Amino acid sequence: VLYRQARVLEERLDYYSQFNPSPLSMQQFTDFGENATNSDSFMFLRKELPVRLANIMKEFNLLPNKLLHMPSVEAVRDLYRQSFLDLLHFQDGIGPVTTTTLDKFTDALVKIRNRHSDVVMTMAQGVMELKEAHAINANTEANIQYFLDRFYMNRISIRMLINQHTILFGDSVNHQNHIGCIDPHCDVVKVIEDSYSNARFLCDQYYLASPELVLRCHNADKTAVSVVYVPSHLYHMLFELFKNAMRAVVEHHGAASDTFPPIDVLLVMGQEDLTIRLSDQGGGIPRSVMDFLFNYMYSTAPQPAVSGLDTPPLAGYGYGLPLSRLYARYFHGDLQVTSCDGYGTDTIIYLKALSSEANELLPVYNKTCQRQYSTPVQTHDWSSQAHSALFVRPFSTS
Ligand SMILES: O=S(=O)(c1ccc(O)cc1O)N1Cc2ccccc2C1
Repeated sequence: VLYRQARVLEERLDYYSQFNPSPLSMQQFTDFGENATNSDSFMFLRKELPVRLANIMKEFNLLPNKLLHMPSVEAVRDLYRQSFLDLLHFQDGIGPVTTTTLDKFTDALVKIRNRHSDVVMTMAQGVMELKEAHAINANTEANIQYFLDRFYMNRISIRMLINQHTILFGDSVNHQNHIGCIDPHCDVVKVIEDSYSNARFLCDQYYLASPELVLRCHNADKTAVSVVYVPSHLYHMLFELFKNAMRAVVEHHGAASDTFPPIDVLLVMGQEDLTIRLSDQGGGIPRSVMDFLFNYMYSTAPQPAVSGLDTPPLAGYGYGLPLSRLYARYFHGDLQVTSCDGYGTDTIIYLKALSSEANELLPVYNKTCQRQYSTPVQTHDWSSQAHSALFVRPFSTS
């Protein structure tokens, strides 16, 4: 039976991976949320979810074998196979779609969401297993960086579709005047203040001190800054950036200092971009270390056995910045970091000001991506004296 199931799985993977994922616009998410029926959503998701799963499952096969066969990576691939098989029970041709079918589908989505809840950590463990088992060359490192950005973006998008369906048509709690997990009038100042105060609470708990927040807003039409967005995504990004900035300021000035320079936040509603800039005076970092901030290989710090009292709450397995950047990029925004070594760091979140421009950004399994895995990293076409980057293993915050 297992052999037959494996054959069916491979054949279905080939079938669904032929289709490109269909990126939804914020407009479609909100229109769908307001007008679609449970059955409409079912008819869309029973095809789109297997397509998105199959696209990334096929890309796993392009990974370097040494990563592919790490125990944690094998475990994640098994989760994806199981969830893909679960969804095959609902594909076209199963006969009439009854309310029972719809209820079973929603239950299956909840089961899949729970099954995959620890995948980010498990993949990070896979990277750690690889680092401990093999020497990693530049090509492998580039392929891991490329894959994990696409893998985590694919996961963000699948969880977004599942959350919309379960909130709109399942038992998940629904915020009044939200459409699924989207707030059509997301109050950006409120999310900035909430994420700051929660990061500050952690900072006070650990360092017994924390920097103040100075918030300035610019909006041409003088109204409050609001945007059609997923508040939990914006909160996730801001919470991460505030934790980094607070840790930098307190550690740079010494926890015993009775005053700290504040974290300055500038919020601007432009014509095209909604910009949130955090500026800290935490001493900054040199350009030679900057790239490590978003690097999965170097941000994977060996996890202390148990994060107890001695583990700074702001330090984790270190994927906070790369994941936050993916959340920003998911709806065609971005997250950038600019530092002045010896002074401090600016981190900028760019969101689309117009919901008509906020579309999903999805990885696609195609010839271009396959070439990416076989093309060696850029060989140098500029010459210079060798220079030694101060090999400071950068801080890893959660
Ligand atoms: O690299 S950083 O400039 C830095 C990086 C990201 C960010 O969001 C804010 C930052 O400030 N910075 C993090 C950190 C931690 C402990 C001690 C000193 C520093 C300096």
